[in-house]
Amino acid sequence: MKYRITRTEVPNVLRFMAFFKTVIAKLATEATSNRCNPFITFVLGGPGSGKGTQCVKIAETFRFAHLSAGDLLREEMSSNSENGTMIHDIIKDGKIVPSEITVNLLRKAIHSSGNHKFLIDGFPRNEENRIAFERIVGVEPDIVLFFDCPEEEMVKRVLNRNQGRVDDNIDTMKKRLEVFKKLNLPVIDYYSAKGKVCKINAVGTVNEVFEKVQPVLAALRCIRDDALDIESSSSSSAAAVDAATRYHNRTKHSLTGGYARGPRGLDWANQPNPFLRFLSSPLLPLLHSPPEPHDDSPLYHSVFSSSLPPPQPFSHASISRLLYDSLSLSAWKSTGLSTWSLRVNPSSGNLHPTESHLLSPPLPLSQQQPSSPPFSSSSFLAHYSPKDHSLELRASISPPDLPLHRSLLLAFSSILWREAWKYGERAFRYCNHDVGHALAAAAVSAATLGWDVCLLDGLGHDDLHRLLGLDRSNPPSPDRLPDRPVRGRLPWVESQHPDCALLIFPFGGTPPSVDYAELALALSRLPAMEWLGKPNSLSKDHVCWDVIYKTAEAVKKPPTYGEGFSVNPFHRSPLISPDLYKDMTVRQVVRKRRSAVDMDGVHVLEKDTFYQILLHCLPSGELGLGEKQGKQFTLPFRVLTWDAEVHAALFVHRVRDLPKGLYFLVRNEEHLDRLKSAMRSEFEWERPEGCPAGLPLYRLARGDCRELAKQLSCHQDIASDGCFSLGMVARFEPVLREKGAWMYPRLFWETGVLGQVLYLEAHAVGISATGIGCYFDDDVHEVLGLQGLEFQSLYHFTIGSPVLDKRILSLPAYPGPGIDA
Ligand SMILES: Nc1ncnc2c1ncn2[C@@H]1O[C@H](COP(=O)(O)OP(=O)(O)OP(=O)(O)O)[C@@H](O)[C@H]1O
Ligand SMILES: O=c1ccn([C@@H]2O[C@H](COP(=O)(O)O)[C@@H](O)[C@H]2O)c(=O)[nH]1
Repeated sequence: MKYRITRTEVPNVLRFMAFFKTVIAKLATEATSNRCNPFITFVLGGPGSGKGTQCVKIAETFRFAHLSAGDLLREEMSSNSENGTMIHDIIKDGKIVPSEITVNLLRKAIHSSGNHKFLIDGFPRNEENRIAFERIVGVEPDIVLFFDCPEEEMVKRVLNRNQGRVDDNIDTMKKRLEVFKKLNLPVIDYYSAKGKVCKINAVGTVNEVFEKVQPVLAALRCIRDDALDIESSSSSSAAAVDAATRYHNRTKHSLTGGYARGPRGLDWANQPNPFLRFLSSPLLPLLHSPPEPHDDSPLYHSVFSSSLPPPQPFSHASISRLLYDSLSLSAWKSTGLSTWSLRVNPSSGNLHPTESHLLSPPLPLSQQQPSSPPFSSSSFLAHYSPKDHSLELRASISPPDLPLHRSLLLAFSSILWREAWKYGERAFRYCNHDVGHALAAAAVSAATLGWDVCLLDGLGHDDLHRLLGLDRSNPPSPDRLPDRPVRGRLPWVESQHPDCALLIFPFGGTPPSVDYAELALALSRLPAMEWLGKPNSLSKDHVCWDVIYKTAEAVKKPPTYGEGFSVNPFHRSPLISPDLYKDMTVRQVVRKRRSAVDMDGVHVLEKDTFYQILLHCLPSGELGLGEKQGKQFTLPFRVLTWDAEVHAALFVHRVRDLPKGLYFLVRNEEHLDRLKSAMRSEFEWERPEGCPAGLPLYRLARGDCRELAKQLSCHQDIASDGCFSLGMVARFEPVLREKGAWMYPRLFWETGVLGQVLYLEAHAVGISATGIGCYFDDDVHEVLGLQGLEFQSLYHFTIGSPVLDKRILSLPAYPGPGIDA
């Protein structure tokens, strides 16, 4: 359904306010009607008749989402939720859980699945269940599969099931059979009378029964409609794209359909340690850079708008600076009750999943900057420890082992568990935002040393795995992963997922030549090296959010050595006036960057400052006549190897002399026509007054959109109390289909790089920013008029004047309070 702006004679601003109100009201009341009607199959039969077994096969063959009511209840039971004990007792007694609980679990699972065809296994169990489902979910089943099985066979199967279920014993089984006959058969009769039941004789082997099921399913219209789709995903790359889009859809938050799956409440006892340490590794302490008044880092605006300082040699001192101004701690915070650290590279939720690793040439000893022998005698690979700003040696590498000359290599990996502990299934998105933040932080810091950076993206996932010596801590292969979240002592959940490697080299002159095939061959020899240090354990118990690891596996990058390594020319970012940045140095900006917790709701941003911030968000910077934004030439976007895919839909609340309303920054002008046709036809696409010539900013509609921005960002005031907030809209499915599922994390990296620019810009002009990972995905798309998956909003941000929480004490980064917080 589309929302239309009513064409009346009222002034534009009122008209738009009315439009937003209508949208909010509609979104709030509409549960399912703006989604395409799901195809619902109820799968019924006595206990042990083989419903679950057949559902797994049907789901695999015909791409249904399989929702087992029993499994959802068992999951709820073991999640320590308030209803857990009650559900346990009812299941043990073979009775039926109150309808409201089961139907709500099903409703949430339907909304978060991203599929439109559902097998609802073992539900409805009684008439009350049936009526509640039809009332709450608002649909009737399209078909009911009834697995008819003799009682003795069902008893035999259940008693042999051996899955540790509390109800797989003869006493409960007898009660369940009674409940089935008394309460479940009437539901089957009800649907038989409506002609919806397809009865299947469940006697025979699993495959024999499936032979009977298959023709029934194959004849369904929804299956015939999807047949083309199934064919197109038969190749592994198409299947990987499907896996990425399924994960993406499944982890959407929805204003009316609930939040993506995550833990209910935080398990503080198992909060992952934010500091990975390689115990017993030789340690190289790094130097701490001098703060004001001895701050020797360049002026903030100069690294974007003029050429970089002359390149420094790679040394203990310069590498110390690189890491200090990009990945080290920036402060400790304490409320008295808890103490935690902040880092220069931001992290959604301050959970810091990103780990960094440096491959460096030997760092010679000097009297002023002593280095210990393992670091000075050969090239080495080290893990960076932000807690004490030091390098932990992982392996010494003899020179011919790696064909990298005149360059450093900085690699990132993610401990997915750190984010998943708090955010559950959506965490894979957030980890990748953080990779983007770290990439941009490294690019800016390197620039202050006269160094350029570029992703070594020809390497594949497995190459990075070898580079980081991660072979001993692999997650299980996807087919051995559980098919639902599982809690327990699962040390592999702490393993690092390799993300990317960055080449760092002197700016100017000829960039180093990289022969990917030669490099990959050298990397293949590394696992045989002696690896030092044993990683500390981060939590006692874990939750395996299975879908994260399955998705991480599906979106692994294959090697693309043939494409070669090339570095884009450097372009300046347009500068309206250096005065806007008040002589801030890069170090001042990056080390003072904080995520605002609240915005004041009153500060008005000057228009020039607003335009300047957006000019620094452009990937191509200053261009000649007729050239368009798109190529990533400017700092820090140049670290990325693809053309810009991410745009920004801006909710402008308080910018002097700029009408409030919805605006759009087109960061790749090749996409402009597609964007215009994909978005609401009512949008104005007007260039705002005074907008700098090279800034592709458009006003879509005027009006006060504070309430809308707040609602869309999970009802958070911070999105409405800033001067402006934004949703980063990426070209999505076409990118995955054209290039591969491995672009899925990369789109999030790009949003992280853009987010980092927003953070730095905000601080450089004296205000603040916050990355917002919680927003209602499809409701944002609905407001913009975007349908399908061509464009998706991947990250939100708010920029404004922060309100400081005076109860929080700020402590220096070093030396810290000596705790693992
Ligand atoms: N056709 C079959 N022949 C023999 N064993 C089977 C057959 N189908 C399923 N089984 C086995 O019987 C047991 C019960 O099957 P399943 O769990 O699929 O039944 P169900 O109807 O989903 O049961 P419940 O309602 O108790 O969850 C399992 O151990 C399964 O492997
Ligand atoms: O809709 C439902 C589904 C299940 N239950 C309870 O769970 C057990 C086990 O269910 P299975 O489908 O056999 O896995 C069942 O006996 C009920 O106690 C329910 O209450 N409502």
